[in-house]
Amino acid sequence: MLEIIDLSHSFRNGAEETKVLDGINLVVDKKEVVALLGSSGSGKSTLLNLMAGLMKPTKGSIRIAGQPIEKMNENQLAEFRRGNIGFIFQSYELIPHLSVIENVELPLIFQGEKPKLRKEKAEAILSQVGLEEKSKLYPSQLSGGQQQRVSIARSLVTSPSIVFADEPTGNLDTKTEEEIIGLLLDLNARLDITFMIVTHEQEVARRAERTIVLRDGRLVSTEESRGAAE
Ligand SMILES: Nc1ncnc2c1ncn2[C@@H]1O[C@H](COP(=O)(O)OP(=O)(O)OP(=O)(O)O)[C@@H](O)[C@H]1O
Repeated sequence: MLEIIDLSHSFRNGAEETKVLDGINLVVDKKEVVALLGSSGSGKSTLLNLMAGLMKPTKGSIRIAGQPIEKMNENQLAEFRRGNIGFIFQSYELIPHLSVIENVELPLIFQGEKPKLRKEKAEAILSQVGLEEKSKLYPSQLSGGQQQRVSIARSLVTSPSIVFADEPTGNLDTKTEEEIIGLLLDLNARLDITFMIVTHEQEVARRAERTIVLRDGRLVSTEESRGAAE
């Protein structure tokens, strides 16, 4: 599903070059749930942004469904991302003047989907995240957990094969965090989607199938958690 081969990334600031990721290798199978841990500044967001095709790596390859995304030009990448990749942000990134259902329909508009089908798909995924009753409300009328559910629905409405989540529960209280993680695991089981979740929370890591840890830009350990017990 996802294969990372000898991936390195540096940021250049004037004459100074800082290596943030150094020789990362990783294989994630279809339908796996992987938690990506590491202290602040270890390179988690950088790795996630590279895997999601939001940035180009300095060196190495990132293959999603067999396709090396670093070789794609901007247009190819945009099209590939629209069809294959979902992204969930810590701060939800919903559009405030659009209703819940309009937010969820947005990626389908970019795909050129017909209005009737758009609405049907958005309604179906909103019911999967338990928000069918809230479709006409606006983001400001929802709780943080509900807003994150909308953003999860938006990331899934195009039926991506992999969803990247950057600290999806970082702004939520413990109870809501548990609900959101439960929802992601449930969606993973129901919809055959691979999830890669960046987190600071041990609880998220505990419930994922596998945790990987970044330290100073290197993948220092991978361990089986939930998967090993099954
Ligand atoms: N655009 C950039 N230009 C220069 N340096 C950057 C840039 N983005 C990130 N960095 C540096 O790369 C390193 C890794 O940052 P990154 O955001 O990937 O870490 P992180 O593990 O996600 O941290 P956090 O948990 O605090 O979000 C940091 O030292 C950061 O300062």
